[in-house]
Amino acid sequence: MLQAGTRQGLLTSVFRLPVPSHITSRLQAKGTTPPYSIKPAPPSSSRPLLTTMATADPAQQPESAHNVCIEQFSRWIPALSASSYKGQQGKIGVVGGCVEYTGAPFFAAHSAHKVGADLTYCISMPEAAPVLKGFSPDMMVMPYLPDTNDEQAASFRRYEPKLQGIIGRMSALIVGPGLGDDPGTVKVAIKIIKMACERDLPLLIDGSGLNIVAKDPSIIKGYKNCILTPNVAELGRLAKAVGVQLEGPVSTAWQEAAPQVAAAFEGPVLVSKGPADIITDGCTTLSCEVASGLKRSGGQGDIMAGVVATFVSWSRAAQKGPGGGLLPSVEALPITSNLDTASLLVSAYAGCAVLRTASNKAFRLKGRSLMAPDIIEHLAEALEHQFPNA
Ligand SMILES: NC(=O)C1=CN([C@@H]2O[C@H](COP(=O)(O)OP(=O)(O)OC[C@H]3O[C@@H](n4cnc5c(N)ncnc54)[C@H](OP(=O)(O)O)[C@@H]3O)[C@@H](O)[C@H]2O)[C@@H](O)CC1
Ligand SMILES: Nc1ncnc2c1ncn2[C@@H]1O[C@H](COP(=O)(O)OP(=O)(O)OP(=O)(O)O)[C@@H](O)[C@H]1O
Repeated sequence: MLQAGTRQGLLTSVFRLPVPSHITSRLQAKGTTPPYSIKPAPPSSSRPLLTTMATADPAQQPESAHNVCIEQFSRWIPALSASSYKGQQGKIGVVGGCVEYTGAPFFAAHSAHKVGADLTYCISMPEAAPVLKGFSPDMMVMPYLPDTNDEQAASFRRYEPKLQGIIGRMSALIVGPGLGDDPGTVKVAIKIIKMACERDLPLLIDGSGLNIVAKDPSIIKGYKNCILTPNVAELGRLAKAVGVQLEGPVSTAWQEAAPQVAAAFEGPVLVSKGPADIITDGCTTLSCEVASGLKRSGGQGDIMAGVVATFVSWSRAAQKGPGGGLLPSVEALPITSNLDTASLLVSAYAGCAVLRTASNKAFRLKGRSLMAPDIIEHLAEALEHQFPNA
């Protein structure tokens, strides 16, 4: 049996903040590693970026942000009932899949399905479509993304009504896994992002989609129904695009700047992926440090995209129902963001916790041979582990 590492050393090295031992022991007793830091005020370069909620007296210790997020999110998980109908548990779209990359959009869509969504759609380039259909009969594949060559044939105009129809049905949309960088494809991806913004559709931008945003941040600036999920290399490109200076070569130390990068986007929530997943809108910052696996196979970020998008669609649906707002315990946290943004922060936190738990469980079985599909197979178990009463 392989052991996954604890996060305490990493938390200290990334944020240079000690984790109080009473928090460590309390959370480890629940089978979790110390999971949080929270920052109530906008970032300032002269102050530490994150502060813990620790107080001198453990009896006065506020409930951990981890527990609060998990409790809040558990109330948003839709009940399974004999009267529910197809689609109620989430209709998740993925825009991606090109000649080079077919795994990434599949991992994102398949993870959404495996964690609980009812329907998944993939809008891909025609060359990727047969491969994607072969991976899974569950995913509906629409080969409507043109490349530069067939853009001249106005293929977007041909498909625009169909795209409007599909996007109108979705409960969340992921743009970018395995999208590639063909200029014709990118143009259409930007049009799809704009369609989503016009409909106030929850949007998650990952992978190649982040390169589009890094070239023109105005595409997404100010859109509050959006989550950006960069790895550290992508974070660096986003930071440069919005004028945030990062020192030295690409490294996880860059994650300290995540709140400033998010603040510069003036709306979207940013999930900076790494040893800790930093979830921030620039006002409130959560750090998810639930134990993960130790193998960094490609595709883990794609899985996270599928899980987080599904969770956001659940939270949005629950908020429309009776009692769908934030629990008083969440309101008691120094979350300075509005209700919609706070629910994105909580949903993203829950998604990171589930992905990391699944990665940890899969790693214990597979060790060095762990690959993305092994993690996907543990998503349901990880969901149950984090939300036993849901
Ligand atoms: N099976 C498929 O179809 C998959 C397809 N995918 C799709 O591929 C597309 C391009 O995505 P991407 O991930 O290859 O490119 P990007 O993020 O620009 O560069 C990554 C590089 O950044 C670096 N780096 C990262 N972290 C670092 C760190 N902590 N510290 C230091 N360096 C660090 C490191 O660079 P290296 O050191 O190897 O030179 C790493 O290799 C995108 O559409 C995506 O969705 C993937 O989802 C995978 C599965
Ligand atoms: N050093 C680390 N320690 C623990 N977990 C990590 C570490 N780095 C990444 N992870 C986990 O893997 C997830 C994906 O991060 P990664 O940097 O691999 O994303 P990515 O490059 O976008 O992935 P993809 O290969 O899908 O494109 C993170 O959210 C985190 O949960």
